[in-house]
Amino acid sequence: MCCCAVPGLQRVNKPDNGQRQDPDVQPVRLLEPTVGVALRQKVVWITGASSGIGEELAYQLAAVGARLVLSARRENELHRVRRKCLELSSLEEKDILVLPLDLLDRSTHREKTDAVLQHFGKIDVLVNNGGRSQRSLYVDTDIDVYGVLMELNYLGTVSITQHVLRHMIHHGDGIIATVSSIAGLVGVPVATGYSASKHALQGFFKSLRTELTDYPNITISTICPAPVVSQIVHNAFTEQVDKPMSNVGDQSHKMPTERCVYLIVAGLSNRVKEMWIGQQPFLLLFYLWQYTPTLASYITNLLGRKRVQNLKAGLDADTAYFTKPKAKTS
Ligand SMILES: NC(=O)c1ccc[n+]([C@@H]2O[C@H](COP(=O)([O-])OP(=O)(O)OC[C@H]3O[C@@H](n4cnc5c(N)ncnc54)[C@H](O)[C@@H]3O)[C@@H](O)[C@H]2O)c1
Repeated sequence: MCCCAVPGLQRVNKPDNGQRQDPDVQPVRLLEPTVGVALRQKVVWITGASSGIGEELAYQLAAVGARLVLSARRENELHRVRRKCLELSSLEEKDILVLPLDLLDRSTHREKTDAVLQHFGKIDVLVNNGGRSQRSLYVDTDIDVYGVLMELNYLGTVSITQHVLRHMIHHGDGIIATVSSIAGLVGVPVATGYSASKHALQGFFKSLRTELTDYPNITISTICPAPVVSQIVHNAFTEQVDKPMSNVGDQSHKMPTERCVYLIVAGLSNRVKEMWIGQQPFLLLFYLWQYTPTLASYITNLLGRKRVQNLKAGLDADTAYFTKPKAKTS
């Protein structure tokens, strides 16, 4: 069973069909007709739309009839995603804008926002999804990696949000949704800088939500997924800013991207303020951290020790949580 939950607010639950997903084959699953109806005809700007969660979000939102702005750095990948959106929906060419964007290049964020407004005349939903993770031990990691993680995941998001929020305040309506992480709520070893950047986002948006109490129709939503199939491990930072990952393992034990995005769309449609999305045992961990932090700390340490052991054995930190890690052969 996996679910999306908001403590004390709302709960969307659906049995997991138990299927595992090949990370290279990502079939598009259309939503049930009622899920996402509230987003039909809305203008939704997705950052990080060229792969993983953002790409799948584009497909599922297109299927429910949302008009889309697709942003990431690689324009050709965005056009690929756009073509597929057009194939599986009744959207027309003018309904999907490809808008290349580098979250690190904050000087362009105002003009990018203006470009969306020029094309669609409004922005109903911003999904701050673009970001990168980290796989390295703190003691071995160049401090510049910590800088770029904050610049990208935190400041890039805060920057885009400011431009879009000014527009939403003017109209008195909108949703700013940010893909944070379980790592925004729980400490995650070998991803200390990533976890810090997601904790920063949690603190920022919690504060902003309260700052906006005079605007009840503007929803600040934070989305906290546990491990999900995507390119996130391939693209993770390591000990040095330019050193690529060399030990990416099988990702198929993680939550299927479609399932995670289905729950995100359901949450967005219902303006859910915080979504906890994960397979067990991660889903349980969210609740334990909320209600029994001492027990949660004990379990987190067990999982955390395994991550450190995996990394030191030359394995993907996420693999083999519950079995003995096999040493790398090559
Ligand atoms: N996959 C998971 O297990 C998981 C779990 C929790 C949270 N998340 C979060 O989900 C979000 C999406 O990640 P994903 O898992 O789909 O990974 P992904 O690597 O497949 O996708 C990340 C997206 O962000 C984009 N991006 C990276 N740097 C960028 C930059 N400088 N400017 C603009 N775009 C940039 C990439 O091009 C890509 O489109 C991230 O914020 C990530 O932290 C992922």
